[in-house]
Amino acid sequence: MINIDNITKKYGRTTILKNMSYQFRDRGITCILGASGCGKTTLLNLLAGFDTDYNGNITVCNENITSMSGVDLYKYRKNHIGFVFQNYHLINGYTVLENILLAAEINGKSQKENTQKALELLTKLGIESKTNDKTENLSGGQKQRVAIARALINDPQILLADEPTGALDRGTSSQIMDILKEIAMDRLVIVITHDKKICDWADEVISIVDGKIEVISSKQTTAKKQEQKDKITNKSKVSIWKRAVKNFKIHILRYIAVSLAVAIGISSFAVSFSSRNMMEQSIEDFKEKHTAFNNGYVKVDEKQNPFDILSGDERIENVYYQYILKDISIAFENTKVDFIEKIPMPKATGNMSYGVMPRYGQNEIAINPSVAKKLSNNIQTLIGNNIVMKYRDQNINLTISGIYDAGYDDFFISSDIEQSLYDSMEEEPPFSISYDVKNFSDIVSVSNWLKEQNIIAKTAVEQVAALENTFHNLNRLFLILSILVLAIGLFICIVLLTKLTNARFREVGLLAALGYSKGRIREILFAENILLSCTAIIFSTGMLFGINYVYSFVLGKTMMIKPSQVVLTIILTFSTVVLVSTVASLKLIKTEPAEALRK
Ligand SMILES: Nc1ncnc2c1ncn2[C@@H]1O[C@H](COP(=O)(O)OP(=O)(O)OP(=O)(O)O)[C@@H](O)[C@H]1O
Repeated sequence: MINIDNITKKYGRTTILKNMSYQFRDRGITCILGASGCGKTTLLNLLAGFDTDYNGNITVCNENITSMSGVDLYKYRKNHIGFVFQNYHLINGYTVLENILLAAEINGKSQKENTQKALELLTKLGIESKTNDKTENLSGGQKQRVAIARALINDPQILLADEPTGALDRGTSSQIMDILKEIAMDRLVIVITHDKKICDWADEVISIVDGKIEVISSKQTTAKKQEQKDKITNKSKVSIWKRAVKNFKIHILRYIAVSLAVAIGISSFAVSFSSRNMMEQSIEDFKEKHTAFNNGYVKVDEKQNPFDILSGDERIENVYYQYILKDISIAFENTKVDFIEKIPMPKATGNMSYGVMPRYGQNEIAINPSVAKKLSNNIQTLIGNNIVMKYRDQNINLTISGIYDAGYDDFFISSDIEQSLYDSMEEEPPFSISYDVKNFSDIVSVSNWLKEQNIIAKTAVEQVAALENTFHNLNRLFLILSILVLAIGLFICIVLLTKLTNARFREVGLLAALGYSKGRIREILFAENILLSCTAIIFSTGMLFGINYVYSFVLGKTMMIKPSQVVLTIILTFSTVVLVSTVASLKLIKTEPAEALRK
């Protein structure tokens, strides 16, 4: 059944098996003895197709497994091999039945058929009462019986057992060997052992000496003739998601830790977004309150008349000369206030008591308290009311937009209305120049540029600069902090995932040893990674809600996150976790079962 021909196996420069050749019998128990480290497990791994890195040829049931591709090797393991590991390799968190069905899921039979077969095997092995117990709660002997049941569930022609009694007492060892003896009636059972007593059950005893096989004893077997077995179909009934959810539950604590680490990192980023939005909102509030925030005012005299300089700069708009207006009046209901002379004044530095400065295109007027008092006893109620401004032959309707601090009778009007008043005054000497800076972010640079040219302008640049500075500093601080927290979160996530990956080597090695293909294992791991990403998103969202609650509790306002930033946060969380966990899983999938099971 198994023919090994001129096998040489090396680990690095050390040769373990040297030009080894042997023909195994078709059925019965073959015991392999040999000094520790002589290569017994190595040989078993080669026979099982767990390790493909060797010279020579191995033929099993007339098929040369040495020349098999990866896919055919998985099929070979599924169809021909049952493996019993010395340390059982049962999956903790799975019940006895689930551990056995794990091997059966890939045989294409129905769950009902497989369950029935598993129960029969458990009865035969005397542990049917443990069917629904978690395997971590079983004794060594019981675990080994479960491992044997799992190895037999697909009815393999060859059972390979690596020290199946190594961890058991004499009585339990005898029971296990009795079971193996019965199993060996119609198949080949190869047993590695250090215990010569175990050889009492053997039909053949061989030993590995200097990398070669020496036959110690060989009996004529009186075994039953091997029956023709059903070939396992290629159709697999593995439910990827069921398996992924099961594994996810088993590793739930680690996954929660990973999700928490990711959530902390991602939340810090979202807080950074929110802080940025809050600061942007503060600037908008400032602009709303200080409607003349972008206005500049330059007095014109013999020393300075920068009209052409201001008009020629792209950052500046709405540049016009201002003139002294004579004999102008405003009237509200039956009250009139006359101004013999209205001198243009800087608009941006006016402090508002109520309302806002007049806005371009809005036909508005802002007055000072002494004018307001002349118009009404209750000055606040004036805001929003209409007044009529009379200048030369014009009557202009204006709405009172605000009241600003000034110690003398004065007013400001919307700059478009103001310009229309100056229409026929071009011949007169200008008093000052008014201009607007187009963008908030250019106010400081325009002011500095004018200073460099010794042009003295009155603007709200100090307030704007203070706001911008706070904005930039806080922004930078939040960004640095969030990058730091994100980096720490990611680092913890990578460490935890790497640890989890190491813990999973044996599980993945086991699946490969049971005959699961690489593609199938990759799908299971990917499904688990998706579940992990979803958990991380749930945790991140939960944490954001928590932070939002703290914000509203401490600051009295909620976090400001735009829908696009929420979507970005979710995409970032999802892709971070999928990427990190997939990279961590890559090594797992690549590792040969023999190597993975050694970890
Ligand atoms: N993946 C590996 N990389 C390097 N060396 C290895 C590897 N696997 C096994 N070896 C070495 O190859 C030799 C044979 O190992 P093997 O496990 O086959 O021995 P064994 O006869 O089964 O030993 P024991 O009876 O102690 O289990 C040992 O020296 C071991 O350290």
